Amino acid sequence: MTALEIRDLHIRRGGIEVVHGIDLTVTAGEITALLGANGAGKSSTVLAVAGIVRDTSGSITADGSGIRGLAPNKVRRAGIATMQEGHRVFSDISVADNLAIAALLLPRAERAEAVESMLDLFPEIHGFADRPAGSLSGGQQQMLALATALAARPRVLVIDEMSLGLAPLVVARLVPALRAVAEQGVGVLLIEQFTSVALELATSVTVLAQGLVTLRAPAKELRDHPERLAAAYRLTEQ
Ligand SMILES: Nc1ncnc2c1ncn2[C@@H]1O[C@H](COP(=O)(O)OP(=O)(O)OP(=O)(O)O)[C@@H](O)[C@H]1O
Repeated sequence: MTALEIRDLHIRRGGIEVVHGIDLTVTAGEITALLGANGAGKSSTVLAVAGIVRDTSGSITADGSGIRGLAPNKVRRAGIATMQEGHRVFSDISVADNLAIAALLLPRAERAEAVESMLDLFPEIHGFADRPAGSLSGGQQQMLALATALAARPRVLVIDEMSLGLAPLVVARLVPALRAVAEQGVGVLLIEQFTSVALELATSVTVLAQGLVTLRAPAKELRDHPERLAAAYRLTEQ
């Protein structure tokens, strides 16, 4: 089932078009990777989906309803959670309270269970539920950030540069959590500049270069033929 569908999306930043009509589909229960070099248009795409950059045309639909042009809180209510680069937790309050704040989007009767289910999904933070989030290690805080993005049970989770600035060991600990999230039926869009983690996790891959899609392929094919991926990163420069 298609969870998020982008069709012919154009994005302007500061009045200049930087994304020139891209198509992208995120399927429920699968991890899709959006890859590309610096400046390819990945973050602009995330910001447009999240409703933060709104000078756009084309269509963005979540479970069939149009969300392009909606304000960020409406996008969030339509079931799209985004985890941006450098996403932070509230360090002075407890881990459980960070999750409880994120769960406020849910009906009152479902909130406590949502907090519990996130603590169960992330065993590494379970034991620290009552501690201030700021006392957790960097990796655990990243896990809490992911848990807060998931606490309101989104249908789509968009993660911008999960591995940026994180130690490889921390990334390795986030990988099984993301797999579990997808197995629960969430459509995950993983945006990465570097490819190894994304290729390991994703089912399908879309590559952007200079605001255009230059390659769409199953991740397995690109694991076997990395030269195709490298060529797609450079495509529009040739
Ligand atoms: N606020 C802005 N105003 C004008 N142009 C911008 C703005 N932000 C980004 N751009 C331009 O938009 C293009 C796409 O940038 P974007 O950040 O989406 O790429 P990216 O693929 O996410 O790269 P990175 O990995 O470096 O974040 C670039 O040419 C960039 O210079």
